[in-house]
Amino acid sequence: MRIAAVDVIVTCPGRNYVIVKITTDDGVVGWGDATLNGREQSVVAYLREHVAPLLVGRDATRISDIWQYLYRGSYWRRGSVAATAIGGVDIALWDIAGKVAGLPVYRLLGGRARDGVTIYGHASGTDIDGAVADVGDFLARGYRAVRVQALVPGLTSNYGLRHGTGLTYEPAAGELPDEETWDSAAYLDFVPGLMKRVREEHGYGFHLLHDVHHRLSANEAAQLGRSLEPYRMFWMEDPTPAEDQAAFRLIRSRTTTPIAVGEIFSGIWDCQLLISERLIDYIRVAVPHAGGITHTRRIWDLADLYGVRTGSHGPGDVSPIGIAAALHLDLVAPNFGIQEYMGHLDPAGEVFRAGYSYGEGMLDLGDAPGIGVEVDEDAAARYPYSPKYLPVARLADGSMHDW
Ligand SMILES: O=C(O)[C@@H](O)[C@H](O)[C@H](O)CO
Ligand SMILES: [Mg+2]
Repeated sequence: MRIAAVDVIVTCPGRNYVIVKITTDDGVVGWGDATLNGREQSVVAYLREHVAPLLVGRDATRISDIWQYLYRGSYWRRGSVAATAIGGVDIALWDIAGKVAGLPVYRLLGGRARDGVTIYGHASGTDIDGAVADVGDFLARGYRAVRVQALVPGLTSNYGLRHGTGLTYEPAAGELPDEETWDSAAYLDFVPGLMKRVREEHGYGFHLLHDVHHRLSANEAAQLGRSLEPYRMFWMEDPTPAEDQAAFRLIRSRTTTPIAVGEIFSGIWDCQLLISERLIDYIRVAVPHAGGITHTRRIWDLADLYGVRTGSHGPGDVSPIGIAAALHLDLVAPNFGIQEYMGHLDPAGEVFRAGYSYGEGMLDLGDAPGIGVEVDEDAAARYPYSPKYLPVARLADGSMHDW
């Protein structure tokens, strides 16, 4: 079974997605997700110009070799653009493998280790009362885990505020990046009171999460972790810019609040120290951005060795194909922790026919062979690429800060 064609589709049903379509010489089609929010077209060029010509004619069953060929063979290793391009190809090849076998990918990976995948949703508010009420809405829908973010007093907007009333939202909205302001001191003063109110109103019978979005110094993160200890957080996410893995030694030594990191990592080397020194509790790599199923599985296996569990990144900028790829691994992994899920904007449902379903705070996959998500190419063509960027953040004096 040889690869006959590698095509790349870019579509914007509310936000941009990069879809890899691999067709074999006997007509089997596999779909992969190679979406990199705000840098989509660089992955498209990487795939079209440099990857597709290398793959045509290769044996589509040699998934592991193709991964190594694209990673080692490029000479220039690492980086999100390359990892996402390889990830998209890898997911598509697993889709083909499942379709040929007539089995869902999780059966090829060893079969179910659990009945379903526990997810967390994104609650938020423009003040504490609104955020507390929103957490209640998620609990009423059956969610067993909820992330909560709220507008920090004194700021006009900040990361993680959902617009509208649906479960989802898209923060990459501007044709150029919106500029937001940030104030770490105001944030550190505010967040403990938010979590206190959430626990007072809703109790401790669910998992409570919070995303710091890479904004604090290591010492500030330690302060935050300590101040949140009474509220028994499931995790505090991305407390500092995580290029500096060693900074987590300081955070870890000063707080017992669990730590989750890794949504912008592109491979195992980005988290080798974090995992092997047990500096984190959850590894958050996204399957498409960490080289696909083949490589994410290796990261998760390393994590299992050190008692680190999984918390796969699942925002709206991971397409339903990428979410489904994560769900296959989630069902199988011995060290599964939780899966992020914030759904997708309605038009995405016209492009992606996803086979996973929601019930009582969990997602589950059916028995569809392969990854279990099909793409309607006519619908995709109705939503052409449209430039969209995540915001950026500056301090009051105009300095750039992490968004
Ligand atoms: O944990 C999350 O879902 C976020 O950090 C988003 O992935 C990020 O803001 C890009 O949309
Ligand atoms: Mg995050």
